[in-house]
Amino acid sequence: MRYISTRGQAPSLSFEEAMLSGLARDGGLYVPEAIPQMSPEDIRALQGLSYEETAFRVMRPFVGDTFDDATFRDLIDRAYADFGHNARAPLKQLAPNHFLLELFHGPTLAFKDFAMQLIGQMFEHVLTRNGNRVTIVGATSGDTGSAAIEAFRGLEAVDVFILYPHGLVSEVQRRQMTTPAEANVHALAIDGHFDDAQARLKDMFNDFDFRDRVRLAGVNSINWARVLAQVVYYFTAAASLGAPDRKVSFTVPTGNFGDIFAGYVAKRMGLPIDRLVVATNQNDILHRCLTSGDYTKGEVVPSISPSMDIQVSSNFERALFYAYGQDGAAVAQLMDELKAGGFSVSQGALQALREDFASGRVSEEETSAMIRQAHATMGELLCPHSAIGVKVAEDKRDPAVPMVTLATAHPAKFPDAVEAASQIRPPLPKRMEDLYDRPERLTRVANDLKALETLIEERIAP
Ligand SMILES: Cc1ncc(COP(=O)(O)O)c(C=O)c1O
Ligand SMILES: N[C@@H](CCOP(=O)(O)O)C(=O)O
Repeated sequence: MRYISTRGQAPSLSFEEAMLSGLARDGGLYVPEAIPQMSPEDIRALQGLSYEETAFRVMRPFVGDTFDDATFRDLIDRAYADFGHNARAPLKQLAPNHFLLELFHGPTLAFKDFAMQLIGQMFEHVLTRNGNRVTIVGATSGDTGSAAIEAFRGLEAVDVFILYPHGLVSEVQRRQMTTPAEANVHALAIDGHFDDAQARLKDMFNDFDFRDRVRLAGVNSINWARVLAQVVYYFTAAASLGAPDRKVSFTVPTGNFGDIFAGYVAKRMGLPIDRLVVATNQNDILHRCLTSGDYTKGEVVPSISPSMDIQVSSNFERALFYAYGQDGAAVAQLMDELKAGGFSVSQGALQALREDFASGRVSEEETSAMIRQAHATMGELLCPHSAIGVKVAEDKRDPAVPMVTLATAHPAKFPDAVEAASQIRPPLPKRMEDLYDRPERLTRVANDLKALETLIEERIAP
């Protein structure tokens, strides 16, 4: 299995190389040269299996010879051992033919743990085998950062630097990033939005001298391994609802387009997915684009669903690559136009996108109302991101097709917004109930590439 860049100019890589390198050297994102297929029999055989066994069967064809089967199984088992639910990703019925996929039972209470816990295991295994060390730099609007820190804290072969927008993440998210005491963890509060943090991260990858000097690695969904691990729960959910003999739709609270792109990969592998519905908050570039074809950057407006306050959606590039018939030059041209402010998707590509994706946008008031309503009528206390998903799903779904909405975070990560909407303050789970008492450690940084690179090089363990 080889991985190629969405911009067509970087050399193809193995799974291990793609996982360790992050962004392709032409600025693009890695995707598999060909997407492995699962037959209806393969999918039917998943019914009733454990999450771990499904994960092995779904991901195995993508990893090539990076791991032998026994090692890969072992890494998967370790990754999910600490999850707080035996099913790992349990499915709950909200209404007739509407289900909630709870993705918040991992150690940091968000869906990011599904991929990050596994990537932590895979990095540790590969770096120990190769005797290398790496510098991980990540950009976060709150959840990727806490999940990455949890997965990599204390690892000998890794320094982990997380850039988060100062003042724009929830207090729980910030404390999850700033309270770990391990010396290899560095929480950096940048002046700017998530888009600024992600742009500086990509600038670091494109500064080849710096990238090679520090052995830069990425664990955002830039990294193919992140997307891959997220493909699994589409299979577990659909199989438990009757796939391959019944089609299922998914609604996904969306920002950087990594989670929903994983659903698209599942569909291309053969999972019978009817619609993949993008649910956005007021930062709605994806909804605007899928509605009109116009992908013009707007100003980020902070919301009560801060993890989705994103206007440059990194993985949309991967969707465009397929919508443009895997034409790397066309994607590179669009990304050049994006630097100048935006682009228009061609009619053909827009039609291709609409064959798989629908979308909806939810305002701040509607988000709060949905939190309230879901609690009152469905008995479910939702985080604001999940509430956006449920609202769009309820508005858009075909009652004849089972709809699965992804619950991407635990309500206790956003207690202020949840309490303001529902009058209920969700408590933190027991294992992190002293989070507010732990000392914090963070560094304020300017939104400046050179300043960031200097700080990172100074901090890296000799
Ligand atoms: C809680 C939550 N919901 C939804 C999203 C959006 O997911 P994605 O960026 O994969 O589109 C994020 C951020 O990634 C998140 O942290
Ligand atoms: N919402 C994310 C933003 C980064 O997304 P990623 O999937 O590319 O890591 C966050 O919580 O940080």
